[in-house]
Amino acid sequence: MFKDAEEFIRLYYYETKKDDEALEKRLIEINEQIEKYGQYELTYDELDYGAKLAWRNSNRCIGRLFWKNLKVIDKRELQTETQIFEALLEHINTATNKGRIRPTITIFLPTVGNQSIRIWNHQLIRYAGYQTEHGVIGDPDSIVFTEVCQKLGWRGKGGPFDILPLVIQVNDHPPKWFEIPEEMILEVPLRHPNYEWFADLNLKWYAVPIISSMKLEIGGITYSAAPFNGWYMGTEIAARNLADENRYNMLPKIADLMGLDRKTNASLWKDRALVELNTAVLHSFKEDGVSIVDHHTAAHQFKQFEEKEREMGREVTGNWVWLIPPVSPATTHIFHKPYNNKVNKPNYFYQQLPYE
Ligand code: HEM
Ligand SMILES: N=C(Nc1cccc(CNC[C@@H]2CCCN2)c1)c1cccs1
Repeated sequence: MFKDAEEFIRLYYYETKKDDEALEKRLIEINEQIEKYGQYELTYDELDYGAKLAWRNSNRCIGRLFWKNLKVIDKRELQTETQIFEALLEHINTATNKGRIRPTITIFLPTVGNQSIRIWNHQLIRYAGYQTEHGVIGDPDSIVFTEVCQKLGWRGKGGPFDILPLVIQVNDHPPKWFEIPEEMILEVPLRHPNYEWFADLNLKWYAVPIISSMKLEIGGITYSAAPFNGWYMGTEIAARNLADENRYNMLPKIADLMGLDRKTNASLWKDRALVELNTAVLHSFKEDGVSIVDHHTAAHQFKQFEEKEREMGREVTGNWVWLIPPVSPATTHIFHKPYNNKVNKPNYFYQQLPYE
């Protein structure tokens, strides 16, 4: 642990231009803490910078230009499920900011010994999925977690856009579930700038993606509950969540309403429907004043990130497969160059599902 701690502290002191004397003093202090207690604690400033570095090191993320603007909320003092639930509502509120979304992370106490906190949700805000004899209602990706919530006593309305409850586990206690007050959840009803009929599909999506299933590792310390949000790139909603056959599978319906010939692939009906769905998502979010970025602008911002990192003498690491957008990938610079997928720390990682 001291090796990981020393590596992080040296990087932090170097990048924030602190003096060597303070660095050596801090390293001695941490060494003593680890000797005595088997672990050590980060100062707020170290935690803040570590969470920002973890974002900068996220190889699959196209949105890293703004890594220094992450708002870091320190909730390492909280102990109970109810306190954690309140903090999650605060996160949703401050991140949403009436549509001017603020990239934010809330960090709960780290996993030490048998002390741990887990949020069972994939994202704090997500739609339920119900397997019925007539097929799936809602988000197929949520079927398993929805059943877990039902086993815990939660009852959904059975509709296509039911917001799932927050499920919070402290140590090895049974998890507790909490309904999110609906007035806290900003959603965008989807309409198209030119196609009047698009609104009749009654599609919508939530404004703020808040990943709550990943762990944050800084200096050898693991934060297994550290939900973080940015804003959406339009393709995530329109080219995956609403388009994938094993998600909301909207392309055939949209193509039919566009009068396209679905009997032949060569009509490119899927591509035409996909572009109009992406147009509708970007148009609706912008008209409602909810932050969103199109994949061309996002790629351009990523290019600026690459340039700034090179100026700072740092190599940009990245995962090409995830960085290219799912719509028109070859129209972005990302497609035409390789990226080193080396995993540096601090970083965000997947962790074992607490259920299943
Ligand atoms: C500010 C706007 C942001 C945008 C537009 C953005 C965009 C994206 C997109 C499109 C992906 C790929 C997701 C997928 O295909 O499922 C992604 C991945 C990722 N982003 Fe960002 N991001 C933003 C902010 C952030 C922030 C604030 C963090 C953390 C502090 C972050 C950490 C990550 C991580 C860890 C992944 C990989 C997730 C995985 O492996 O499943 N991003 N980002
Ligand atoms: N815009 C975002 N999108 C995003 C980021 C990380 C992870 C995810 C969810 N990725 C998992 C899904 C499911 C399989 C492939 N994509 C979305 C952000 C979410 C939180 C901060 S930024």
